[in-house]
Amino acid sequence: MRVVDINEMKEIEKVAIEEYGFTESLIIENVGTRGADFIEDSILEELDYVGEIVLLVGRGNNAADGLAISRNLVNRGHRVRAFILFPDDDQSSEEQQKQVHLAKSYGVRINEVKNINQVQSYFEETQDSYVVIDAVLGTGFKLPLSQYLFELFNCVNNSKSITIAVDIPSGITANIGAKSSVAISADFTLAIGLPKTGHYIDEGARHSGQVLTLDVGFPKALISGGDKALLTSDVIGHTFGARNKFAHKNTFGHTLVVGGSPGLTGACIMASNGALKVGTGLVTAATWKESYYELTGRSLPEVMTGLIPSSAKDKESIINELDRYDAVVIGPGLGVNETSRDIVIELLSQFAGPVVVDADAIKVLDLSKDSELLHTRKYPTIFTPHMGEFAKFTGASVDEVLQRPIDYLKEVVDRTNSCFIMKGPCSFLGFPNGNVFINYYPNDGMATGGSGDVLAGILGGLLAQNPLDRNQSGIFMDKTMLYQAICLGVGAHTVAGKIAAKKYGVRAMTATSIIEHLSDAFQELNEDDIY
Ligand SMILES: NC(=O)C1=CN([C@@H]2O[C@H](COP(=O)(O)OP(=O)(O)OC[C@H]3O[C@@H](n4cnc5c(N)ncnc54)[C@H](O)[C@@H]3O)[C@@H](O)[C@H]2O)[C@@H](O)CC1
Ligand SMILES: Nc1ncnc2c1ncn2[C@@H]1O[C@H](COP(=O)(O)OP(=O)(O)O)[C@@H](O)[C@H]1O
Ligand SMILES: [K+]
Repeated sequence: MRVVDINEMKEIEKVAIEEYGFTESLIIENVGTRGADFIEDSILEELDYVGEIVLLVGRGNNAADGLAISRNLVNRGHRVRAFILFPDDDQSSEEQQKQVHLAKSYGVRINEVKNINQVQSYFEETQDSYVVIDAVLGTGFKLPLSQYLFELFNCVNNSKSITIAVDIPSGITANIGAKSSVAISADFTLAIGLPKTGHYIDEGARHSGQVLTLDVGFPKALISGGDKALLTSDVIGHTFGARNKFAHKNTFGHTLVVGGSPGLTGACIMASNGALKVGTGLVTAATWKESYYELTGRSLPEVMTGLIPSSAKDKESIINELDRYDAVVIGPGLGVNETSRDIVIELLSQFAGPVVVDADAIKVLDLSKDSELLHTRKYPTIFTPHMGEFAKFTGASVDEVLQRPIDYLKEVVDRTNSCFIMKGPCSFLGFPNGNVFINYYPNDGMATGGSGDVLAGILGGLLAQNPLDRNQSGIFMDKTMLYQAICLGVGAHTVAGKIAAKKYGVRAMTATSIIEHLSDAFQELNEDDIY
């Protein structure tokens, strides 16, 4: 599913109207019927008792959409009370005014709000659980918020209602998901036509609840394509890594995981185990001399072990035999110091294959210093930073990155010609072909030490299983295959986390339980509609 910013949405609307002859009224009419279908089938059906549905009406087309939905709900036998929040001003859009008129004729009860107390006392007096439709502000919202709306939104948020936002929760900006003092906290958001970037960023993600997209009839040619999409099963696809029953272990590649300083060998082990459980033929974990026995004492017997040289110049160890490996993961528990930096640079320069750069390996690099090395590297480089690591790498602050994650992501991908997975409750995947995928599956069970190490291992394991002949075609010269492997890795990690949370609960699940459920995740990924 494509995701758009406001300019892209406006462009789609403009072309639909000017070139296809679609009209604004048709859009609103479709929002009305589709929105009412959804609210009736998915929300009202589940409730034991449906009292009066409350509609909060602003001035623009977002309000027009909400009114059209309400009119359809009344037509199906439900009761709706609309609070017109700005009854006396002349700023209401033409469509809003038309829809107020229509709603009135269809039997929506209209309350013109002169004073916020009117709404507050209504909410206080209504003891039933009720449904609120938020059609105050949509994509036309501009910061800041008035005191009047501040009080209104607090009143809604403090009630026990089920809140459905039309297009975007009021008070959230549609591009970057920013809010001012307060925004409507929705349980569901009905995205009109396509989801907006603001649904998945920062406060926008926290306030949108479950985002459902209403098909309002825009021509398919206009709503497909674009450079941003949700990571869903159709994107992940099932083509990557087709297996061959007659294969031998070398067919499925050899992953080298480099990391694990004293006290942090677990990170290296979890990454190695992650690589092992995605079908890699062989996995080697390499660590420093000082942590070697700690590592061997804790790793699985299937994992081979090796040594990181004590300096990049010392060619005695893994650096000397990089040809044996098909993919490298570097960073989990590696330690942040000059020697680590030397090793990371050496590996990136010497290894002729895909490298997953994670955790401490990201921390020892620096965009301004290292972009040239990264940009000229001939083989795929995949960075897996969380927000803090991403910000440090770029020299920006976490707050700056949080506010414009997609812009930052695209810029860094461009400057390094590398793939980036900016990790968090919502992860953003950026590829050098300009595409961005949004992996939106909040699961607080994943916020546990080691879950990132597991992801790095999964990616390294999948990237080693290169179906192309390395000598003939060059590793992953077919970039589509590379991007598919990364999407599959992120998808499998997310689904395994979802299953682990179901089995153990979000408190008791650990990073190891993500690895344990990779097998179920791959099975689920072969079915449709996983997300
Ligand atoms: N052509 C259409 O009918 C379409 C309608 N859509 C709907 O229309 C919405 C966008 O419509 P509009 O552009 O009219 O924008 P809005 O419905 O968001 O409203 C803009 C109005 O709100 C006021 N406003 C902005 N910031 C405010 C603030 N801080 N405090 C108080 N008032 C404020 C503005 O002065 C303006 O009058 C979308 O969110 C969606 O719901 C779109 O989804 C797609 C196409
Ligand atoms: N609330 C959350 N919802 C969904 N996924 C999450 C959440 N918190 C963390 N994750 C995922 O868990 C992983 C954490 O990685 P990272 O921060 O590197 O942890 P660690 O360093 O402990 O391994 C990432 O893949 C991230 O997307
Ligand atoms: K809204």
